[in-house]
Amino acid sequence: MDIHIHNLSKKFNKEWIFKDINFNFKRGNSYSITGPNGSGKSTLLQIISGSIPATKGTVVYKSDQEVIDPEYFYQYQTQANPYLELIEEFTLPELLKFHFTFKKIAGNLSISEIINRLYLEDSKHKQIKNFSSGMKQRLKLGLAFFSESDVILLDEPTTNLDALGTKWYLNEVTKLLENTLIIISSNQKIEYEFCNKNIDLRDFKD
Ligand SMILES: Nc1ncnc2c1ncn2[C@@H]1O[C@H](COP(=O)(O)OP(=O)(O)OP(=O)(O)O)[C@@H](O)[C@H]1O
Repeated sequence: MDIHIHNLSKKFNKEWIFKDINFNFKRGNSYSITGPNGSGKSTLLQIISGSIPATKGTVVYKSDQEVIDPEYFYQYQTQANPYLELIEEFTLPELLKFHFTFKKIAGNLSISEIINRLYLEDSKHKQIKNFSSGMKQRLKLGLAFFSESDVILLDEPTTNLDALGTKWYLNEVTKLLENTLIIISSNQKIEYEFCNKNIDLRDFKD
């Protein structure tokens, strides 16, 4: 999967957040989107994911040189971000089973293997609402990492993770680099320093 963005611009109310971004995201690469607070990192990621529209410009998704209808891009992507809602009434196995009715599990893992890989076996009988914020974040990342997917979009991926959780994140995300297009919006160098390309949104300020 490649993603081509052309003259992409976003305005909220009367303020241009960024203007005329031209950039190609290519499979097998990992990209960080950086810039100061309020520069539009999350906004750009949400436009790429198709969650919000651009004010101007286009996003074109291509799989094996074929253009994908933006309506179907959701089938190719997974996301982990602060605004993603988990279904809090579910226990962990219930949530995983529900999620994986919509997405294929990567690498033939079973639900219990995924729970082990998340280091959440001790909490599998708790409802998600009783998870700590770091456990919820690990779960969000795991839903993205263990789903078969061409593109992974991560917004502030180490939010609420402790040092061990950050190490776990780095270990899991770097296993996916070869076959997946990874785009990370971030202020924390540790969570994106393995990326081989960068967009700095200071270059696209009005
Ligand atoms: N729905 C919205 N309506 C109006 N303004 C918005 C909306 N969403 C974001 N903004 C504004 O757009 C700008 C960019 O926000 P965004 O969250 O994309 O920045 P960011 O670079 O991710 O910031 P941070 O580093 O603080 O997470 C900010 O000025 C924000 O107030």
